[in-house]
Amino acid sequence: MSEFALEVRSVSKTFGTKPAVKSVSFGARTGEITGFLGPNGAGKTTTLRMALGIIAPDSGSVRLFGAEPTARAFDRVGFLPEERGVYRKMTARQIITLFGRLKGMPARQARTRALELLERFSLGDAADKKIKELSKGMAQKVQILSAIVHQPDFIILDEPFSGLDPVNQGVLEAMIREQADAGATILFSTHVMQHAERLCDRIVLMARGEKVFDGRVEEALAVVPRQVDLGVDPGQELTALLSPFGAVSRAGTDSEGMAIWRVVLNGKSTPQDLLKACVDAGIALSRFEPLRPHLHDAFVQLVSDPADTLAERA
Ligand SMILES: Nc1ncnc2c1ncn2[C@@H]1O[C@H](COP(=O)(O)OP(=O)(O)OP(=O)(O)O)[C@@H](O)[C@H]1O
Repeated sequence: MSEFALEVRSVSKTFGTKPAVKSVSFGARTGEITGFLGPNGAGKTTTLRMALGIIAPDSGSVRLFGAEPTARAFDRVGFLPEERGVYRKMTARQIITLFGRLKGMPARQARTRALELLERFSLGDAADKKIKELSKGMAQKVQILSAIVHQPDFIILDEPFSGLDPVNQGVLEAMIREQADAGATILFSTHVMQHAERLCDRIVLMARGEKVFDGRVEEALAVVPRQVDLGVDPGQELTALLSPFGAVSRAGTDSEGMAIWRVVLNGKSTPQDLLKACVDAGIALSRFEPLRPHLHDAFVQLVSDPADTLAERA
C-alpha cells in the first residue's frame, strides 16, 4: 500500500493574470485525517480540483494511491465539492443510489447501502422525499452520504461543515472518525479550527496561494506562544518581576476579586521559570494556569502576512 493516498507535487494554477496556487506540494497519508486549512481565497478549492483532475494544473503533477491517476483510481475516491446541489427532483435514496452506481456499485447493493446510510444518519424518514422538499442542511447530508456510498478508500470533503447546525456538525465529525477508523484516508478543507483540532492527525495550511505549514497538529500548536494566567492579590504589581519572561498584561479580576495577570511567554521562557520567579519572590498565587494553545491561534500566527507584520512594527 502506498504511503500516500494523494501526493500533490509542485502544482500551480493562474487564472488570467492572478496566480491562485503557487507551486504547492503536500500529501494525504494513507489512513490519516488531514485538514486542509486556509483563509478565504487561499487556493484550497483550486488545489483540490487539481488533485481530482477537475481542472488541469499549469504545472506540477498529482499521484493517487502512489501512481498516475486513472479512472479506476478515481472510483476509489469519494468527493464532496464546495458547490452544494444535487438533482432536486430526485429522492434522497435515488440520489445516493445514483452516486453509488456511477462509482460502479451493482444497483441492488447501491440501493441497500443508500437506505442503510440514510437510516444511520437520521434521515430514514426522508429517504423517499425529493431533495427540494428537504432543508438545506438535510440536502447537504444527502450529498455527503453520496460521497461515501461506495465505501471509498480516500474521501475528500471541501468545506463539509459549512451550512450544518452544531448537532449535525457533531454527527459529521463522528462520521468522519468512523470512516477513518474503518481504514479510509480523509482530506477535508475547513475554516473552522475546532473541527480540525478535534479530528486531524495532520494539517496543511494555505495562505495567498502558497503552503505555509504542513505537519502534525501538535507541531502547529507549538508555534503559538505559551500563555500563563496568574492570580494574585489586587495590590500586587507584577510587571517588573514578570517582564523578563514575556509580554505582561492585566487580564481582569476573578470572581474572588483576585487580579489576573497574563504573561505571553517569550521563546526562551517556560511556565516553570515563571512559577519559580514568583515563589522566589514570595508572591502568594491564588492561580497559576498555563493556557492550552488552540489551532485558531496557530492559524492566525501562521497565516499572518509578513508584510503586514512588518508594517505593524514600522
Ligand atoms: N474559475 C476561476 N476563475 C478565476 N479565478 C478563480 C477561479 N477559481 C478560483 N479563482 C481565484 O483563485 C483564488 C483561490 O480561490 P479558491 O477558491 O481556490 O480559494 P479557497 O481557499 O478555496 O477559498 P474559500 O475558502 O473562500 O473557498 C481566489 O482569488 C479566487 O478568486
